[in-house]
Parts: sequence; structure tokens; C-alpha cells
Amino acid sequence: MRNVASYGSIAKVDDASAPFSASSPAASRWSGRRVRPSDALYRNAVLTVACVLTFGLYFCYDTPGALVTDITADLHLTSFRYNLLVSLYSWPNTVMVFVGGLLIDRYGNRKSAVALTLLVLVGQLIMTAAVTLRWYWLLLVGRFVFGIGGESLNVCQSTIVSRWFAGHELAMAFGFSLTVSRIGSILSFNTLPYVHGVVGLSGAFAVGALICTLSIAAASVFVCLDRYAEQCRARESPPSAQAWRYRVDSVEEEEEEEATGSMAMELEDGIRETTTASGDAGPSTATSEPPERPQRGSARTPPPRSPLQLGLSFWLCSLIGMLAYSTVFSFIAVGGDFFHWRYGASREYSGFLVSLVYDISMFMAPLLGRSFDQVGLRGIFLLTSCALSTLSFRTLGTHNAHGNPALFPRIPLLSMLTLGLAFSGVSSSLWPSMTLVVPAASLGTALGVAQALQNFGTSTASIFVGRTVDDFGYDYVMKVFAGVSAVAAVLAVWWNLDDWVHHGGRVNRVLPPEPADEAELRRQLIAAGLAVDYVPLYVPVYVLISPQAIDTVRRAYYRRLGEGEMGMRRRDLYARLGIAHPDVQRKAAEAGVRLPRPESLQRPTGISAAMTTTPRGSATPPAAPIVSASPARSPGMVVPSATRLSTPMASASPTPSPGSGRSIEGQPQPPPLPRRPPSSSLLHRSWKESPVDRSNRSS
Ligand SMILES: C[C@H](N)C(=O)N[C@@H](CCCCN)C(=O)O
Repeated sequence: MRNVASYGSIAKVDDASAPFSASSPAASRWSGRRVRPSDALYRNAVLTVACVLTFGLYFCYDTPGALVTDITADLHLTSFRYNLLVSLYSWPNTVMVFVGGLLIDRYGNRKSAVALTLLVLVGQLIMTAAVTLRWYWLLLVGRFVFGIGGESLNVCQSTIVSRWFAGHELAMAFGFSLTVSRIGSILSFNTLPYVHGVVGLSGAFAVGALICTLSIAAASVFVCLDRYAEQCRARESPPSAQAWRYRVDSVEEEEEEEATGSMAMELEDGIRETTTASGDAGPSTATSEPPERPQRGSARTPPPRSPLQLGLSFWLCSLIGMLAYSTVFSFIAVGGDFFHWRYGASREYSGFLVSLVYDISMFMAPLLGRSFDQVGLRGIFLLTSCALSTLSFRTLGTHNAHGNPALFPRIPLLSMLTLGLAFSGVSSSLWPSMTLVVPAASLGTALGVAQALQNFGTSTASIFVGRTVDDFGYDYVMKVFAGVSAVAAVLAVWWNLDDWVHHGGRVNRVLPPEPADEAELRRQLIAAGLAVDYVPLYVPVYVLISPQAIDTVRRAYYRRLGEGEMGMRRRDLYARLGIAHPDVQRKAAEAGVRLPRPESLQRPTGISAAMTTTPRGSATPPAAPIVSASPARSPGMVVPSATRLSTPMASASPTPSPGSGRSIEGQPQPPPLPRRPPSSSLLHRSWKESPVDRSNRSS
């Protein structure tokens, strides 16, 4: 079962003890109340720093593109050398980002965020030094280091976002992170040429390094926020209490349930929880990220999976991402040239058209993310986006007999608008979906694999474009891109079908309210006495031996004997009176055992002695011994399970008052009736006069 006890749930439990409700922020602010991780402000702060993590990365990632003419001129680079520099970001990451993902799963988000933002800065500083010294090889080294840090930082950002904003905010949070990344790219394209004009190439690279320090600052703030949230959770949830798990929709539900062997219980009001043996966080999360998914690292939580165990859904999703991203990214790299060649567009207009993809994505990502959170349909939208991408490339690559574009003639703007929408749809739906199809413990690994594939696809596509354009022209390339997008669309159909058939359509579902809401609901239940604060180990045992469960077993047993409710009530009556049932008397007679007198049967030892002296011990039907275990209610009475859970153990096994009867199994016995001679007892008299019992007696 997937467990996303996100910070929201921590804080909502916190609400229980907080003097001010979350709805009175002003009051709480001035009363010295602790800030809680579920506060909107807190979560917004986390989202902001998570988004800024990659801001410097994207600014620097697009620096070569923004300064292409200046770099090649100032450093005297050939086209090959320039392209080698650019692609050195992607090539190593066909492997390295996968390793990065593993390390993120191993060391957690906090350490990874700091280490990776530092690595990005180091790479950018090396490049700054390289352009200052005009050492091309050092530039390659810098880009290599920068790329290794950058792609893994992307993975780290995704895992942070998915862990903090699991549930119905997931896609929107992803959307915001994409928006900030796009702003980084757009800012790079729009400011660096001017910066270069003022401070030169070294200065332009140094500005990039400066912006990278922003990301390091963001990582440091994230560490503080994340650690504080962890402390809150630890304070509110002692290890045993962490055994509670909330089902938030997922993916990993079945798989993890199998793995943990956890016991699912369902409260009457529909809250679903599970309890597992509590345990300390394991090495993968104990020191770094318990707040996100505290039970991940519990003793029973499976370790991160190997990529081969991530499942078909993950691989389909990754392949779709690889195909969709590789066409768009490699098109962006040559788009300016293409528009100039095909449409005779000016350099500025070509640049504008190409940047539309990023511009649209910047605005659309959070909007699309919000709609995915509200209506689901991520899988359907990914499919639609791939189809739209196919249409865009097809229209860009189709021309009439005169060599002019046949569709959208002279209006590449329309094609670019649809491509921008398609790219927004792919990036906004792909990453949130990815987090839904893999177990959280393996998210870093999975995203690493997905990014590695994407880098492989983009690098390969770039080489393909470089080799094909000269021989076959751009139209051919556009047609190939349309074909690749169509393959992605077909895979998306398969992916949707697979998800629908095997996983109940999880990628298209609306995610349930975030765990915080469930936590709040649970808090209210606890306050109302309808649930317990945590599940001690005795609860499952108690559920099994609860009065209701015993009643159920008893009724089933009697039914097997062919007795109905009346027979059962009669046996209750015998038990209350402490008199052996006629069946018992008959069997005792058959076995030659003398039953004690009725008065002595009211003492526990009496019945026990009677039964244990029966030679056929086990063969003797436990009619009389199995007495009513639920004195306060009729056998058919149903007690809500939530109430059962909240009933202390002691109340189920009251200490018998002196003289009260007990079954041989030690089950609680109702308070004894007044110890009058049976003949003078009204109850006894009515029993004696009962036709049913009279016939029984006579038998
Ligand atoms: C450029 C990088 N390889 C990439 O894939 N970027 C994606 C977003 C990755 C997830 C961000 N946390 C993009 O859409 O730019």
C-alpha cells in the first residue's frame, strides 16, 4: 500500500493540540504558535524553494544556446566543437542520471539537493574559468560536471515535489516547477546577449554562476523546512503511531501491501488505514526524508527497486517521454534555422517562434497541472499531447507542389502554438504520472532512468538531425518527428489501456484529498472517541477475540448444529443460570460423569470441573461452556467497528465479580443473577414453563 503521510497529515494531527485553528493564521502568528508544515505558507515556501532549485540550472543550461554566435566567435569554435559542447550535457546523462537517481533514493532529498546544486555551481564555475582562460577542454569538463549535477537535480526536484505534494496538488506543483524552469530558460535567452555586450563572455557565464548560488540558497532553505517538518512528525507520531498509514490512491498500493504484509483495516466511515509493525526508519530514509513517507524506511518497507522491477507502466511512460521530449528538444535546437529556411522568417521571428514552445509551457504548466489535479485524465492528456505533437510536426513538414507549406501556409505560428500546447501537455502530465506508477521508495531511481532515456533520445535525435538535414532536408526531418510522435501516441494508447486494465485507471483518476484531510478526519474521529490515536499491536488480536467476533463464531457453530436464534438464546439462558444444558447433561450421562448440582455450576470451577472430567473432552460440544460473551447486548447486536477499536481492552474482559460465572475458555460471563434457589427465581420459573425448554427437558 502506498503510504504518503505527507506533511499535511503531520500538521493536522498537530492541530489537535494547537490552541488556534489553521483558519486563524493571524491569531496563531501573534500567539507564538509553532508554524506547522501543513500551513499554506509553509507549503508554499517549500514549493518555492523546490522550484528555485532548478532555476539556475535552466538559466545555465540554455547559456550556450543564448550565446551561440558569441561563443563560437569568441572561442573560435567550429560547429562540431560547439555541438559537442552542447551535447556533453546529455551524453553522460544517458547513464549518470540513473546513478544519480539511485543515490537520491539512497541518501535522500536533503543531502542530494545541496550536493547537486553545488555540483551545478562547480560546473558553471569551471566553464566560467574556461571561457576566461579560453581553454576549450576545460569548457567541456565544466559542461560535463554541470550536466551530471543538473540532470540529477531535475530528478531530485521531482522527488521533492512528488513527496511534498502527493495527492490532489501533485500536477499543479509539478507545473509550477516547470514554469520556474522555463522562466530560467527564457531569462537566459533574453538577457544573456545584453549581458555579454556589457561584461563579455566570462561575465555572462559568471552571471550564470551567480544565479546558481540562488539555487544553493534554495536547497539550504529546503533542508531547514524539510527537517523541521520531520521533527514535527516525529514529535506528533512516536514510532508506534507511525504504524498508521493512509491510503491516498496509488499505485504502489497492491505492490507494497504484498511486500509489507501489512494488515488493512477499514473503519466504518470509510477511512482506510493499515497498520504494520512499527519499526525504525531504515537506512534509506531514516536520516534524510522520513517526513515525506515515513513508513518507507520502516523495517518492512521494501528497499528501492531495481529498474527492471519497475513494471511495464513505468517503462511505457518513460518511452513515451523519451520519444516526445527528444523530438521537441532537438527541434528547438534547429528550429531557428528551419523557420528561416522553410518560411524565410527573420532571425528574430524564428527565435520568437521557437521560444513559443517554452513560453506556452511556462504559462500552461501550472494551469494544466491544476486541471489534472481536478479532473485526472493525465494519461488521456499525454496521449492527446502526443497526437497534437504529431499534427504539429506533420503540418510543419508538409508542403505543396510549389514547395510551400500545404497546411497552415505561411502561418507556422499555428503549428508552433499547437506544438507549444503539446509540449506543455507532455511535460505537465508525464512527470506527475511517473510518480503514480512507481513505488515512492524507487522514485529517484525511476526518474533517473526516465531522464537517462530522455537524454539518450535527445542526443540520438540531435545526431540524426545533424546527419539528415544536409542530405534530405528539414521536411524529411519533420516527417520523421511526426512519425516518432505518432509512435509515442500509440505507446500512450497502450499505456492507458494497460493502466486501465491492470491498475484501475490510476493515472486518469482524480487523486483523493491529500493525506492532511484524512489526518484531520482521523483527528476528529479520535476527538469524538470513535477511533484510537494509534494501533497498538493488541488491536488486531482484540478484533479477532472481540465479543462480536466470538458471537459470530458461536452463532456459526450453533447454526451448524441446526439451531436458530431461539436455541442460542436458550443456551444463553442456561449459561446465565449456571445450569448445564440438557445436551451437556445427556452427554455427561452417556459418559458416566456426574454433573455438579446447579448451585455449584454457578462457580467457574464447577463448570470447568464438569467439562474437564468429561472423558471425551474435545468431542463434547461446547454448548454450555460457550456462554454469552457479550453481556450487555443481545447476540445479534452489532457494535460499530470504530467503537470497538476505541473500547479499551479491559472493558472487553472485565474482571469478574466474585461469584460470577466464567466459561471454561475464560470468556467473560455476565453478572450473575441473584443467587436464589432456581425454583423461586422468576427467570427460572419462566424457563421452566417455556414450551421449548419443557420439550428439551423431556428429551
Ligand atoms: C532538460 C531535462 N532533461 C528535462 O527533462 N526537463 C524537463 C523537466 C524535468 C523535470 C523537472 N523537475 C522539462 O520539461 O524541461
